[in-house]
Amino acid sequence: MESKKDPEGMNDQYLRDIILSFMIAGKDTSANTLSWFFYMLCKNPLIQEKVAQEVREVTSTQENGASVNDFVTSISEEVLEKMHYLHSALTETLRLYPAVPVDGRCVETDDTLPDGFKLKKGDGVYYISYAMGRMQYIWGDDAEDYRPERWLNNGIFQPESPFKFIAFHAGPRICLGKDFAYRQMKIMAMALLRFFRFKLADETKNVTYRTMFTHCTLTEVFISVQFQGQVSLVLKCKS
Ligand code: HEM
Repeated sequence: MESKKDPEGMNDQYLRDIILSFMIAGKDTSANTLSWFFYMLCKNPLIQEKVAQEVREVTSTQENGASVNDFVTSISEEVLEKMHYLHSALTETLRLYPAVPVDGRCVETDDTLPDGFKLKKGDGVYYISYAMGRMQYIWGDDAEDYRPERWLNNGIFQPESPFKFIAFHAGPRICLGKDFAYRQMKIMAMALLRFFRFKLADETKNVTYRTMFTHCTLTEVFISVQFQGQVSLVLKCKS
C-alpha cells in the first residue's frame, strides 16, 4: 500500500492498523456477547419479556407499527441511554460470559505486587475474568444466577468498579471500544426484540463452549426465532 504522510504523522499504514485493531478487538467480542445474551434470554423468558417491554416503553412503538428500517432509524442516543434494563442484561451476560475469559501480561522487569508477591522478568501474570465473574466473595451467594436486577438501583443502571467487573479490563489499557460496543449491542438487541421472540429449539440440549485466544464461543446451539407467535427461522450458533 502506498503510504501518504500528512503533517501530523498520520499515514495510510497507521490508519490501516487502527482500523484492523478495531475490527479484531471489536467484532468477535461483540458478536459472542450477543450470542450469549440471546442464549440467556432463551433460558430466562421473563427477562426476555422485560427487555422487550422496555424497548416498547422507551421507543413507544406498537407491535405492528414501523418497519425495521424506520424503527432502527428512530433509535437515538437519548433512547439508548434510557435502556437501563437492557444495559444491565448485557452487563450481566458479560459478567458470566466475558468475551475475553482470560487475559494477562508478561513481566518486563523484576517487580513486587502490592501484596508482596515477587515477580521475575519474563513471568506471566493472568487474571481470569470468567472465574472472577462467578466468585461468591465478589458477587454474593447468587453469583452464578443471571440477574440483571443486581445492576439496577431504582431502575437506573449502577456501574461497578472495572477492577470488580473486569470484562473490559481496567486501568490505563481498559477497552477503548466499551461505549461503542454497548451502543452497537443495544441497537442490535432492540431491533431484534422489537420484532422477534427467541426460544431454544431443543431445551434439553446443553450449551458448550470453547475457550480460544480472545473469546469463548457457543457451539452448536439452535435458537428458534418467533415472529408474532410463529417460528420463522432457526438460527444455529456455532463457532
Ligand atoms: C463486548 C465487547 C467487547 C469486550 C468484552 C472487549 C474487551 C476488551 C478487553 C478485555 C480488552 C483488554 C485486552 C488487553 O489489553 O489484554 C480490550 C481492549 C481493546 N478493545 Fe475491546 N472489547 C469489546 C469491544 C470492543 C470494540 C467494539 C472495539 C472497537 C470498536 C474495541 C476496541 C478495543 C481496543 C482498541 C483495545 C486495546 C486498548 C489498549 O490496549 O489500549 N473493543 N477490549
